[in-house]
Amino acid sequence: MKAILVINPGSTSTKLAVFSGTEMIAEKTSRHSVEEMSQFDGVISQIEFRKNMIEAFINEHQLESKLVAIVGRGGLLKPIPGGTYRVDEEMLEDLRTEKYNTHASNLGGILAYELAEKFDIPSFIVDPVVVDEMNDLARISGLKGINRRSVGHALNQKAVARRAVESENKEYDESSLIVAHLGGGISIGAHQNGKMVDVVNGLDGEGPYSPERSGTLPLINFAELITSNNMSIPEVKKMIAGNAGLKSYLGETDLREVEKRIEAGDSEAQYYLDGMCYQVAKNIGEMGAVLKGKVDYIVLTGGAIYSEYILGKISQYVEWIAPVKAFPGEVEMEALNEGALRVLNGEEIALNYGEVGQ
Ligand SMILES: Nc1ncnc2c1ncn2[C@@H]1O[C@H](COP(=O)(O)OP(=O)(O)OP(=O)(O)O)[C@@H](O)[C@H]1O
Ligand SMILES: CCCC(=O)O
Repeated sequence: MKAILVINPGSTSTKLAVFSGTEMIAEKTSRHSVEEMSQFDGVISQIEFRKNMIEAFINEHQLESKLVAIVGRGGLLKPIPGGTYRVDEEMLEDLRTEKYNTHASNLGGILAYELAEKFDIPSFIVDPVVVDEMNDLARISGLKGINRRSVGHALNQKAVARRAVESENKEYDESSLIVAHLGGGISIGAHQNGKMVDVVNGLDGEGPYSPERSGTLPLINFAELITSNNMSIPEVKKMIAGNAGLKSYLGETDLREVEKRIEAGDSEAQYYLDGMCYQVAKNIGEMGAVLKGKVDYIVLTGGAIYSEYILGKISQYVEWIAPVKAFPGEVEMEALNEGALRVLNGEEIALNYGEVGQ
């Protein structure tokens, strides 16, 4: 048997899977508590911890002689087109030095490379969070010297977009969709004829607030807050992308716990959860304008969409735009495997990081 190992590091989890062809033959999700992660002073210092976990998984499933490739969820790199990339030294350098900011998915490429090197097999990343297919107008921020950048859950957005249209016997390359991914972070993409032509980038402080991100903030109040607290840039990044949103309002990022509080009569929890749904809906409307109202489907995905409450709230606001399709959770493991398989089967050539992007 030939096997592909898939590594998907998240801020609160490490998801592992092994595939034979398109069949998932084993999987494991390790959840990392706030206490467990508090021993690390950042993402890069978690490499050995996560690597030990993956090596135990390889041993447990006796994969040493079966692995033909390792694929990891790609991280914050320079802006690049979608596709499967071979992990090379230049990419590794950008990930290890966190040149384009810190993110748990940066570990995907690093861990895939370091483990694959040991087994003398290739390592890949697929559709990383920086996939850039934005139209030129979407890049303008409103202030000379600052450009918007394309950062989002590209891997899952593209994979569920394909599944949504294929279930209607349509082609992704000929469809117009709005895809909202609601996880710990939220990103919302306008997909037109196979390209994500605009994306609401929650990591850099755009769009709706999420369980742990602030989304858009009133700029003057924000500037006053950071100057009066003498905050450094790393502190600001941590605040807007890790300690904001529901975490700042309710001290909670787990939406299941927020719903339990609502059921127990906590009106504050309901107010802020409803606010998040309202802001998501507003930004879906914005992407509807990007697509000039020609929207085949609105696709809602990510862990939050397991919640009937959240799905219902958002749908109420946006279903006049286009039919809503729900894909709770994500299909990232399958999408990573499929990306590696397309290269191993010769259907696609692995892209070279040094030769693309800006
Ligand atoms: N059954 C459920 N009902 C309600 N919310 C859920 C359910 N399962 C997961 N969630 C919520 O989904 C959120 C996590 O989503 P997801 O797993 O997509 O995020 P992540 O992988 O940690 O981050 P990201 O998707 O931003 O990379 C959490 O707030 C979690 O509480
Ligand atoms: C996946 C990149 C966006 C985010 O984490 O908010």
